[in-house]
Amino acid sequence: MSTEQTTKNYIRLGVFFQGVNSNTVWKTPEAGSQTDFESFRRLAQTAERGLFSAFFLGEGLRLREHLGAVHDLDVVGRPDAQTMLAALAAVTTNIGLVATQNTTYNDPADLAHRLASLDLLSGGRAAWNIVTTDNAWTGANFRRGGYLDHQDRYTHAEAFVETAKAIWDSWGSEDIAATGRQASWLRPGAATPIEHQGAHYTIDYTSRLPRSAQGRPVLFQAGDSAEGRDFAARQADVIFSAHTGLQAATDFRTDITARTLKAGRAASAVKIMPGAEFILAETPQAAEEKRRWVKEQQIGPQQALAYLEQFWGESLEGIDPEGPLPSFDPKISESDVTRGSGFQGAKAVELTREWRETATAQGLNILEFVRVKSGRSDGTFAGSYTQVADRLEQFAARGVVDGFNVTPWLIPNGLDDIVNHLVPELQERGIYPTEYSGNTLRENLGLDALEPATTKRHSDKTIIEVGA
Ligand SMILES: Cc1cc2nc3c(=O)[nH]c(=O)nc-3n(C[C@H](O)[C@H](O)[C@H](O)COP(=O)(O)O)c2cc1C
Repeated sequence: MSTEQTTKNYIRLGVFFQGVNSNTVWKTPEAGSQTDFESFRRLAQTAERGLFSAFFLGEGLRLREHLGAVHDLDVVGRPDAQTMLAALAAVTTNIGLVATQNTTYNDPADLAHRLASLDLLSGGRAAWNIVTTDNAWTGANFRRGGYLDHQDRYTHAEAFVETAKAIWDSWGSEDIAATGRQASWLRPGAATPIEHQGAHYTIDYTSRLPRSAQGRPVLFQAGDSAEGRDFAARQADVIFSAHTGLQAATDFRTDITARTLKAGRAASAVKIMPGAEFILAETPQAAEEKRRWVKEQQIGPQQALAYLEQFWGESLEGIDPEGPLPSFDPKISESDVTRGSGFQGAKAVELTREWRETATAQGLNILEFVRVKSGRSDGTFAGSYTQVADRLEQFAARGVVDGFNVTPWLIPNGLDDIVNHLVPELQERGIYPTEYSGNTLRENLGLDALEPATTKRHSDKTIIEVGA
């Protein structure tokens, strides 16, 4: 086990594969299938070869919709995250397995059990990326509907996570007999019932599983509002942020540190790993050519118009993608919510007028403008291996992030050049691990070990009062 890991600002890497997305390039011969286990096996094993901390799956419970129909430009069809991660646990050894699961539509006892199962089966490599989900139409999937207002979503999430943590902490790993040769399977009085009576549900549950090798699943969080950030400061081990640029990441770290200290936790208790895209080549020129090609593949004429339609709130069929932005204002009203983009209509007119001015001033047609606009220039590391390593070294020197969640633009081979070229360069500079620190995700993220049981055990029941 390495001892140097605690003393350096490492840049750790995870790989993030979304539930639905439009960033992955599928129309190229090297692209694999998004439904085939082979793609995921290849990707996860490559990540593990590159000592990635985590293999991370996003979640989309309902296909995105656009102008009243399924948004058929998205890549969809990925099998269920937990099923996929359980299968990957069998073909990997060290890499963490992170499942995005929302609190709004799950039940705490059920989800806690499923995540604990993954954690046990993988030898302490599971994590839960906690999301609250920001749209009402996903609720139509469920018997109870159950969409909540923004504020309520986080109150609910807090009660949910406190309950899940109590469930995971209610057994010691020593509480269960490993074989049937003892008088009973369970140590008498071992499994403490968890009772929660709150605004959203009433639960009286006795956990069915002992603690895992890492105590309980690591908690990731993704959600960027003030409430989301405070929630992360109280509950998360890792934040999956959208603040990738050096300045944005610095500001985000400052903000999260203040919130974490206010929540009574050490600043180092919350790691930050923004999402990022890497487009790499041997030379700066080759990387720039590749970047252009990737952007062209990601945003073609259909994607460009669909992007604008989200803001104009109507079909732009017939408008030339190689011509100027529409000369008319959006008709979208304040109450409209474009499904899947999260964008609300209130500022559409103001915003699109600004865009029109910018595009005209810079001489950009629709296609070019949307490529620039949605190109996540902040979130893209494009350049030669050395150039990108230089940039990452700046992040490591400032200590503003603990790593990045790579969103590969090509599946399943999109990590190859990172693992083969960038990782060795970072290792040489001493800013990337040279081995896995241990067997659990908690160890491999440099997180402190948990106390044996963090929940105070009462004589007969553990009462969770958060959100009551
Ligand atoms: C980087 C990032 C990744 C996210 N990934 C998912 C996801 O995979 N599935 C999902 O339902 N929501 C996802 N969300 C959305 C959150 O669930 C949350 O609903 C949304 O950000 C609104 O909360 P907020 O107002 O606190 O940001 C993500 C959010 C962020 C910032």
